[in-house]
Amino acid sequence: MSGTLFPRERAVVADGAVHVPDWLPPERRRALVDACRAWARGPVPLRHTVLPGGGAMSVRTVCVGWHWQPYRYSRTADDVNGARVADFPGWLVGLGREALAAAYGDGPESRGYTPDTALVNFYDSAARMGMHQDRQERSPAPVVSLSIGDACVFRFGNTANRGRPYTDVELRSGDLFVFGGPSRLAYHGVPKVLAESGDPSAGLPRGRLNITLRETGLR
Ligand SMILES: O=C(O)CCC(=O)C(=O)O
Ligand SMILES: [Fe+2]
Repeated sequence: MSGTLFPRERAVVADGAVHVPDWLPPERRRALVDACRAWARGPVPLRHTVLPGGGAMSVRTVCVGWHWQPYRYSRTADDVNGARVADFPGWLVGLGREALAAAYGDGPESRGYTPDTALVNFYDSAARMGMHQDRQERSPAPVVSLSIGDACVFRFGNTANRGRPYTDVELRSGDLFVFGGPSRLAYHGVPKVLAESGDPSAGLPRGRLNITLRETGLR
């Protein structure tokens, strides 16, 4: 997906939901891929999260800072191997603040943003994520989402239900998407990964990596 005829522009998809194409330069993509590989090696491995109904998600996930399992956060990965998850690094707080400033402008909200959990999702070309809300956080702070590798269709909906109205946005390698404010609890999902559209220069020849940063509001 490197050949773009026209530069893609920052877009406000809904009130509080902003898409910033190509936000991460290639060297920062590579550094994030390296960090994600290290997190996937442990202390908790990438796993297909099992939902309460018994089905496993097609995406594989590893968490940093706080572990998410349906539908709560804990310090230990009780549904995987019981280990305490990796600490949330200071540089990732900085990246989150930069991301908010890029999406909303520099101000008190971006400077005070203190994400304390990251969900690292890896999608192969068949993986999907159903429409859901990110709602286990007690903090109303925005969610910062970074995408690397294969492009996907990201469906950004409304706060009332999983259906229409929604907007389909193509997220490509290096793109930033932030949702906060009136969009913080909007339903969203990934109906499709665009196979082999990836970014070998990021060290991810196939598949899609998505990292969401959140403030849990927990301590
Ligand atoms: O992969 C994405 O772009 C979205 C991930 C997501 O919504 C989540 O982890 O809650
Ligand atoms: Fe989500």
